[in-house]
Amino acid sequence: MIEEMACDLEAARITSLPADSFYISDFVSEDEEAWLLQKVASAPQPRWTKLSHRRLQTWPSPLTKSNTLLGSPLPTWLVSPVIEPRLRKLGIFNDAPHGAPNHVLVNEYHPGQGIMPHEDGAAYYPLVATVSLGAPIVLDVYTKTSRDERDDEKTSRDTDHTRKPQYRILQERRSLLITRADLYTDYLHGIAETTRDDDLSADTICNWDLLREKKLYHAGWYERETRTSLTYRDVLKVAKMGNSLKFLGGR
Ligand SMILES: O=C(O)CCC(=O)C(=O)O
Ligand SMILES: [Fe+2]
Repeated sequence: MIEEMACDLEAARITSLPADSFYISDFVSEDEEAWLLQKVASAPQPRWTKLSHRRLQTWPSPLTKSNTLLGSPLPTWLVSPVIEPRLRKLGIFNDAPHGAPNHVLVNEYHPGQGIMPHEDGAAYYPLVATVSLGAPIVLDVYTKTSRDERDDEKTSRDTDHTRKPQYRILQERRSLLITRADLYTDYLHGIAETTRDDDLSADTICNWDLLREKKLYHAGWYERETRTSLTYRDVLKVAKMGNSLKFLGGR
């Protein structure tokens, strides 16, 4: 499936969004989705960081305080088939410093959970590839305000309830969403804490034309179910193994 699409990233461009974003509705198969979800579920319990509105796994490890990745490889289940061969064939990480993702955040949202508007910040090359599993979810994109600029890289807690997204992206299960460049650096993104996503239509969802299962959304809404995301990034600063000992040892 993806192998043919690889050559044709342009066909996947979300043209109504600022540069750049791409949406591929059929990126992993149903079997791969089930297998990936089983891998996430079988990670040892301490792998999970429990946050108030979602839970999170960080692979291969959390970054240090100075945003450095201690250079251990990703587990193979996060590499194959997503990075190798699919993301490689798309070529999207070619210009990133390490030529491939070296870090994955796994997010799990139950109905009613979400993530406040935020930006992913300077620890990463400005490119995120997100694989969605289990259920659809809407990602909201917000224009940065001058206040957000001042609070650089912090969540804008005070405004998130009143604030309206400028764009909405529907991420179907088994899809890939790529956001990079201006869309990464000049906008915030978040997921509403709701039990249903509504007001869904060609007018309100910017990737409507690229959806695989439009008919599921014809009523204009769906009930949230548990949705898991694998967010692939390239951490800019990577410590060599020898130096890692220094990081792990004294402060
Ligand atoms: O789950 C998602 O699609 C978004 C997650 C996110 O924004 C993040 O982990 O920084
Ligand atoms: Fe994010």
